[in-house]
Amino acid sequence: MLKVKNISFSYSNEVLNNISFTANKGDYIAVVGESGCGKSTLLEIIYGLLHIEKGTVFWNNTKLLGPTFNLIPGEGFMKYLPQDFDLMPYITVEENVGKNLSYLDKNRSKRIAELLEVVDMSNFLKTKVVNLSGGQKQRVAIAKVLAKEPEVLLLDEPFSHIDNFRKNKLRRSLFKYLKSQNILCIVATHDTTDALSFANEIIVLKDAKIEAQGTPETIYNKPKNAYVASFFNEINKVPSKISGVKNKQLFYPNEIKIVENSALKVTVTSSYFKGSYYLIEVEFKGKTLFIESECSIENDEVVFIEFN
Ligand SMILES: Nc1ncnc2c1ncn2[C@@H]1O[C@H](COP(=O)(O)OP(=O)(O)OP(=O)(O)O)[C@@H](O)[C@H]1O
Repeated sequence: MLKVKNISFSYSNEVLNNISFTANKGDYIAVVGESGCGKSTLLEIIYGLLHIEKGTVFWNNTKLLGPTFNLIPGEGFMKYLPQDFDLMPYITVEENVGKNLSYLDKNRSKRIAELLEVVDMSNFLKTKVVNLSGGQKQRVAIAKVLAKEPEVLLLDEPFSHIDNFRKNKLRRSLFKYLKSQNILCIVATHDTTDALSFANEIIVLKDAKIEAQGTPETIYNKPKNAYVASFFNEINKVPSKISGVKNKQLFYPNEIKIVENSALKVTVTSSYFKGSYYLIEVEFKGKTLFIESECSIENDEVVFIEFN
């Protein structure tokens, strides 16, 4: 079990304040929050690149000592993939992925092939990294951190360079692999799908603290506030006396319906095509609301709405 206990850290400003959570083998924790909220810093502290000013990190009851005590920063049983994935450009994909594997290991080639299959890069075995695209490099970097199977994997925006055509397949393949190997994975991400569809738990950071923590279902369905909800979608803050819905003030666009008639009249200001629906921006008593609709609506058209 990984136990992060009361971690605080500052550069010139406070970046993390009293962060605590636990995670088990095989878990997948998504750390989310606005840019600069401390996601990468948290991963760097857990990995042992940054000195812990206050608090402790334990792995199975062993206290992790950090860079002040370790000659080479970084814990051996963990692997960390930073945003600027570190690969050697002038050697091949095969050599990069095998960097941490012994040449005496009889299974070396088989292992490299297996990992390249997970990230769908089998066809690039003999290609020099310098000749790969950004997304291809990122996939090789993921294979490399998995090579010497870590117990804990820390990934910082692991799919940021991967095209949408491939991203979903890669996510499914990678997270299935990590689960099958019982690897604990902590991912810093801006991507809602990374968090909602795959994580056991989401940690939302804001102003150096944990703003919310829980299963994807809880965090999504009962967001603590507009900041948490806005990670997933546009969010409408409407008091109960207007919506008619008790004990709820935050509404996702799909929780407001356009109806034939109601007491709530709004004016359409924009329609955005979203594939399976249109996101309609409307003006209501000087405020902007976002509503889902099956079809686009002309600007300035007046429609009626109802809150679910
Ligand atoms: N080496 C550094 N020296 C000084 N300040 C730093 C350093 N690294 C990060 N910071 C600051 O610490 C804060 C947290 O940075 P961090 O990279 O952890 O945020 P993040 O949530 O990962 O952001 P992003 O989503 O943009 O990657 C930011 O305000 C950043 O400017």
